[in-house]
Amino acid sequence: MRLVRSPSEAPGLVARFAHQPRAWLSCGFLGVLVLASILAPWLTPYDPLAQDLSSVRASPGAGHWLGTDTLGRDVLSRLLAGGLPSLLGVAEATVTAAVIGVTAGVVGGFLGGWTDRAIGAAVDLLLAMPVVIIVLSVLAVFHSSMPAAMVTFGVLAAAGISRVTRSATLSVREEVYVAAARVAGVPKRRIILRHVLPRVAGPVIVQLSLIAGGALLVQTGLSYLGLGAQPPAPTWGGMIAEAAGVMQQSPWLLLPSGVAIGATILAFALLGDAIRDTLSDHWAATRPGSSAASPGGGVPAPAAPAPASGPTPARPEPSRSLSPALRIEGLNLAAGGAHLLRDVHLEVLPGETVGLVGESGCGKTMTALATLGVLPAGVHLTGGRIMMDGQDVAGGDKRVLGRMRGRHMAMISQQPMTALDPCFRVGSQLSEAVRRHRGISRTQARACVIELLEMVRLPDPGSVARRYPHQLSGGMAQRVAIAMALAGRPRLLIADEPTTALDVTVQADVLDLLRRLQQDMRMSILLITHDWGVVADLCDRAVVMYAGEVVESSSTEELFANPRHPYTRGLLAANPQASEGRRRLPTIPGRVPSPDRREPGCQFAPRCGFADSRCVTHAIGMATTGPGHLSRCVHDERIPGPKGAVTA
Ligand SMILES: Nc1ncnc2c1ncn2[C@@H]1O[C@H](COP(=O)(O)OP(=O)(O)OP(=O)(O)O)[C@@H](O)[C@H]1O
Repeated sequence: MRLVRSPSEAPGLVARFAHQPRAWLSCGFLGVLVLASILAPWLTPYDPLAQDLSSVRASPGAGHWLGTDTLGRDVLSRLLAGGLPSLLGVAEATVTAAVIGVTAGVVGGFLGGWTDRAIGAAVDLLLAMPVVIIVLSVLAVFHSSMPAAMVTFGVLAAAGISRVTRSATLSVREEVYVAAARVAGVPKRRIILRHVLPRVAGPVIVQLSLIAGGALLVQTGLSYLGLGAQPPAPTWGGMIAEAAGVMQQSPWLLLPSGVAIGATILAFALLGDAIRDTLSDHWAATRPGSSAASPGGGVPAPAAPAPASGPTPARPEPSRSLSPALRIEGLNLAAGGAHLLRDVHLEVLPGETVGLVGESGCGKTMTALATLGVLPAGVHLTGGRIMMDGQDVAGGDKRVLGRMRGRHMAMISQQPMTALDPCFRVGSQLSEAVRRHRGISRTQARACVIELLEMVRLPDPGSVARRYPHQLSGGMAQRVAIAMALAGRPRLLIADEPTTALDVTVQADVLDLLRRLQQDMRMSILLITHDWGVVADLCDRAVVMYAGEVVESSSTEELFANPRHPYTRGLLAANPQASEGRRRLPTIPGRVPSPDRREPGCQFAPRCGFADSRCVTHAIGMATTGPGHLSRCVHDERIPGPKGAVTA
C-alpha cells in the first residue's frame, strides 16, 4: 500500500487553475478584450470618430460588422476604441481598493490593539459615506476627470476589502505556523508577506472581482449621464446613452456595448471565483489530514529515521561555571484581573535539560511564551525578569528580543505539522530560516538545509526538502520542526511536549534525537512535559508547577527519590509507568483552580492531605529542603523521607 503521496503527484496552483473551464473562458475573454483594446488603433476598420451621414443606423453587414450609429459611425470601431478607457478605469479603481483595503485589513488584523481600532473606525467612516454623491462631487471638483472618479470609487470600496481581509487575517493569525514563525524570530513584515497574504488571497480576490465589475458599471453610468470623457470620444457608457435615444427605431444599437459590459462583468466574476476555488482547493489539499494529502484515506507513513549511529550517549554534565542560558526571576503574568503566573523562578544552565512538569493549566506554556516574548493578546507581564545572555528580555527592547528568537532561543511545539506553513515546501521553509539567521546566500542555504535534515536523521534529505508538510508523517514533521529550530544554532531550545502528538514508536526516536543533538550542540533544553518517563530519561533537573507557581525544583534523581511537595508526590504516585502490578492508580482529588480563583495561601491546600490552618493564611515561599532542592510547603517535617510511599 502506498501511504505518502510523492511531491510530484500534488497538482500545482497553475494546474489546478487551468483545470477549470470557467478559468479558461474568463481568461480567454479578458485576454482578447485587453489585446483588442490596446491594438484598437490598428485593428479598427474605420476611424471611430468618422461620420457617414449617408449610412446612419445601418444594420450589421459585410461593410460594418456591427452596423453604424446615429451619425453613421462604425459601431465596432467605437466599441474597440472605447474598451481601453473603460478597462483603465476598472484597473484604477481595483488597484486602489486592493492596495488600501488589503494593507489596512492585514495590518489591523495582524497587529490588533489600537492600530486595529483606528483602522476599524476609518473603515466604518468610509462605509457610511454615500458613494454616488462623493463620486459626483469629485467629478465636479476635478473637471469631469474619470480617473479621479475611479480612484475615489476605489478608496470607498477599499473599506469592504479591508473588512474581508481583516477577518481572514484574524483566523490565519491564530494558525500555529504563524506563531511558530514569530517564535523563530521572523519579522512581522515578512510573516505578513509570506505567511498571511497568500492565505487571505482567495476571499480578497473574489471581492476585488466584484469591485472591478462595480467600477465598470459606475463608469458606464457616469458616461451615460454625460460625465467623464465628452462626445464624440467613444465610451461604452456614451454608446449606451446614444443607443437609448433611438431604442424604438434601432434596438440593435443597444446590444454591442450592452453585451460588452455584461460579458466583461461576468468574466471578472468567473475569474475571481476560479482563483478563489484554486486557492482553497490548494490549501485544503495541503492541510494535514486531508484526504488529498493521504490518498485513499491512508495514514501518512511513520517516520523512517536513519539508524542511530551507536548506543544512546551518556547525558553530558551541565556546565555550572558559565552564566545560565536562561534565568527567570520572580515572573508574574496576568490576564484581566487573573494571575496566571506568580513569582516564578527558574534557571537553565548551559548544556542542561530542565523538565517543566505539572497538570494542564498550571502555567508551563505561559512560562515558555513569556520567555520567547510571544504572549497571547490580553496576557501581560506584571513583574519579574527573564535574563538571557545577561540581558533582560522581558523588560528590554522588543527588537533585541526579536533578534534573539531563533538565534539564542528557539521552540518546538507539540503539533509539528501545524507549525509548518502548508503552502511552502520543507526546503524553502528551512532555507528561509537558515538565511535569516546566518545571513548566507541562497546556494549556501541549500547545502545547510540538507545538512540540517541529515542532522535530524531524516533519510533522503533531498526528497524531504522537496515535500510539502502534508506529505510528511508526524515523526518526520517533528524532525523537520526540530531542524527549523536548529537553523539559528540556538543556545536554548524550548520543547513544549514535543512527543505528545506522536505515535509511541516514534516518541522514543524523537527523544533520542533531542538527547543526541543536545550533546553535539551543547544546547540547553527547557522541556515541558506531563510524562515522568520523559523527565527521568532526558532531564538533569525537574521543576514542578502548580496553579501558576513553581512548587518544587531539584535534580531529577533527587525529585524521584525524595519528593518534598505533596503535589509532586501526588503526581509521581499517579504516574502509570511506576504502577507495576497496581490495579488502580491513585489520583489527586479536585482540580487545578482557575487563575481568577486563586487562594491567598498554598494553592494546593484544598487538594492536599497535609493541609492545615498554616497553609491558608498567608503566601508560602520556596524553602530549601536539601542541596539544590526547593519546595513550597510548610509541612516538610511531616512528609516522609526518601522513598516514603505516601501519596497526598
Ligand atoms: N490567551 C489566554 N488568555 C488568558 N488566559 C490564558 C490564555 N491562555 C491560557 N490561559 C490560562 O493560563 C493558565 C496557564 O495556561 P498554560 O497553557 O500555560 O498551562 P499549561 O500548564 O501549559 O497547560 P497544558 O499542559 O495543558 O499546555 C491557564 O489557567 C489557562 O487557562
